[in-house]
Amino acid sequence: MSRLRRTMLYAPGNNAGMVRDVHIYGSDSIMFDLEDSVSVHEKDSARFLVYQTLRTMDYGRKETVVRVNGLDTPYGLEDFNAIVRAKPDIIRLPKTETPEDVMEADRLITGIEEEIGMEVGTIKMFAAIESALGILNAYPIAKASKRLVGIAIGAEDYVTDLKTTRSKEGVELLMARSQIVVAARAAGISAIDTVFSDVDDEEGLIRETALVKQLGFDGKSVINPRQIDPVHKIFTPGSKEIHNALNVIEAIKEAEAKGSGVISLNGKMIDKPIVDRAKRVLDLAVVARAYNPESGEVLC
Ligand SMILES: CC(=O)SCCNC(=O)CCNC(=O)[C@H](O)C(C)(C)COP(=O)(O)OP(=O)(O)OC[C@H]1O[C@@H](n2cnc3c(N)ncnc32)[C@H](O)[C@@H]1OP(=O)(O)O
Ligand SMILES: O=C([O-])CC(=O)C(=O)O
Ligand SMILES: [Mg+2]
Repeated sequence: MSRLRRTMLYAPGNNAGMVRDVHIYGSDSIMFDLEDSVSVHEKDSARFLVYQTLRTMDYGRKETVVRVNGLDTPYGLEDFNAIVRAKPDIIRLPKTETPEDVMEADRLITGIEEEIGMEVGTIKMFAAIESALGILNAYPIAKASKRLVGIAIGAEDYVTDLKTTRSKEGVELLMARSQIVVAARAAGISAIDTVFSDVDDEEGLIRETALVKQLGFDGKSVINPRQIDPVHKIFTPGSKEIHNALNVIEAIKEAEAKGSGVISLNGKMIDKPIVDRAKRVLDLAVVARAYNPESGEVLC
């Protein structure tokens, strides 16, 4: 069954209040940030706060992620050394440009896991791709380690690297976003879209989220609790979509009983790829608790 990653909520690692509360807002994953939301003067205190928080809090099944600083910065190595020992589910590598960046991080994590007697491979990784070179290397990056469970686009850095800016329509991101989704699908891992930085523009967030869902993303990085519900609404199958998926499954069963792989439903052809999509809708609806397969109840 799929792991839901409709929203991955960032909290700046130096902000004690946000670090304390980030898990209460209902995002699918929480991401403690040690990188760009933390000033160079607070790198050590943020690392210590996130380390202590992960060591003392029980997040149950909520996915915990730490965005570390890159290994090409003065903070990366210390981040890995502390954070692996705090055992988050995932370490998110920022500004990944090559498969070697991923392999280097993988070797480092392996060394620490061995040192502390943790099963090698326990800590998973996400790679954020935030530059032109990274986008061109998206598939080799996505295949670079068994630890990688997803790749994400970081659009603020990406447009800076492209020497452009972000528009509300996102035309400058279209190629990069598609490349991320295609690379993630080819590697069999998650594809996560970037943050929407204008937290007061809910309409803009909804428009952008609908676009990236259509492009094939699994979810979005978010920066504010107010962004969670609108994004979840778009990434969770609704009642109409679930009923349609159930009708597709019923129709194909009928066709198969008659020895056929194709049938018409309300004038539309139903065959294997359409059935596969319907199964994915139901799979997502089950994990999102929008559909109970035992009782057949649609819960939204
Ligand atoms: C380009 C990049 O690298 S993006 C990734 C790094 N950036 C981040 O991590 C930024 C995280 N987000 C934030 O810091 C903030 O949400 C901001 C600066 C964007 C907006 O701040 P505000 O306008 O103060 O937010 P808002 O008024 O909606 O906050 C309401 C409540 O939610 C809390 N909150 C806001 N954002 C978060 C968050 N990301 N995590 C946890 N709690 C949060 C606030 O502390 C506040 O709590 P309170 O009511 O108990 O005081
Ligand atoms: O992960 C994100 O989307 C935020 C980020 O670093 C960027 O946009 O550069
Ligand atoms: Mg960035």
